[in-house]
Amino acid sequence: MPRYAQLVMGPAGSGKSTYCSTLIQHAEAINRSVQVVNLDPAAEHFDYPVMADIRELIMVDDVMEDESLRFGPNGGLVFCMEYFANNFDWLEESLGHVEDDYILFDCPGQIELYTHLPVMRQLVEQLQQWEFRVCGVFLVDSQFMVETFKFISGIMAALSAMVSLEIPTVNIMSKMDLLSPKNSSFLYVYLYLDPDMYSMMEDNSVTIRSKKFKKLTKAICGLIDDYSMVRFLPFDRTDEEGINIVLQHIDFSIQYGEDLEFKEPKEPEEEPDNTNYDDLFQDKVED
Ligand SMILES: Nc1nc2c(ncn2[C@@H]2O[C@H](COP(=O)(O)OP(=O)(O)OP(=O)(O)O)[C@@H](O)[C@H]2O)c(=O)[nH]1
Ligand SMILES: [Mg+2]
Repeated sequence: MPRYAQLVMGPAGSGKSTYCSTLIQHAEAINRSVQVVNLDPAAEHFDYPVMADIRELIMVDDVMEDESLRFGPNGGLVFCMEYFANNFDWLEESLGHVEDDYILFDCPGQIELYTHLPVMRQLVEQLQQWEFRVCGVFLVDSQFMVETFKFISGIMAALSAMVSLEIPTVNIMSKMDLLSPKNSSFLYVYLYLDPDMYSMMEDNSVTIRSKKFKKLTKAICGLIDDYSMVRFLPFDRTDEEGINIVLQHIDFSIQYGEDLEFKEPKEPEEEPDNTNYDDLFQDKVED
């Protein structure tokens, strides 16, 4: 039986831990078993029950206080993650093996983990060896998606994760509940969900002032658009239907449920043989 995992990634404060706790509540409501593993050694509070917590293995504070290491918060986190990568047996022990596991990994927000450091890729490879089908979930805060240049930066971050991890990835625009239709940025954010990069460049060319960089930005936009590389799904934690759609996209990308038992569809109620369709049609016309 395959096992399933979501690697919940994204910049600091983009809503990863909130996404995990929202999904746990949603899963409970629909009677599905989903667990969370905290992989952030600097996490201070989250409001979901954890299956495993990396802080049992190593904590950033301990690393920073260590006289021989003398790391700051970012270096400390990188050290912790490298230590984690050398001790995957801790994770194996903590995960155990339950049939049909579905686990969310709440990752740290340091963007370098998804751009050039090897730790996350090593984790993906390890999970795959343990028969996990892994989907990347990359969150970008909708509050920043109000200007083209911020949007392009967000896309580049999501792309870095896709390129470096080589797993199916679902990109999510988080905190949509904070946008109100009265807000001028509301429309912008909706345009950004499935963007037409070429027209976006034209419409917002005022914000991109440098001629030299405009050419480069245009080339990047063209590449993204031509290959339809990035799309975003809106995530509003107050909208159950929306959460379900996000979950369906992710499930589809890792083929969750394909091994579940097939249920026979209900037989449609039989129509009486003597239905006279001409009569029905006649009634409609007379109305
Ligand atoms: N209204 C609203 N607030 C949110 C949402 N998601 C996150 N927040 C708020 O944004 C802040 C950061 O959320 P977290 O879930 O801790 O973000 P994170 O990505 O886990 O942060 P780090 O682990 O520090 O990188 C908190 O104050 C949350 O309450 C959301 O969907 N709606
Ligand atoms: Mg967090």
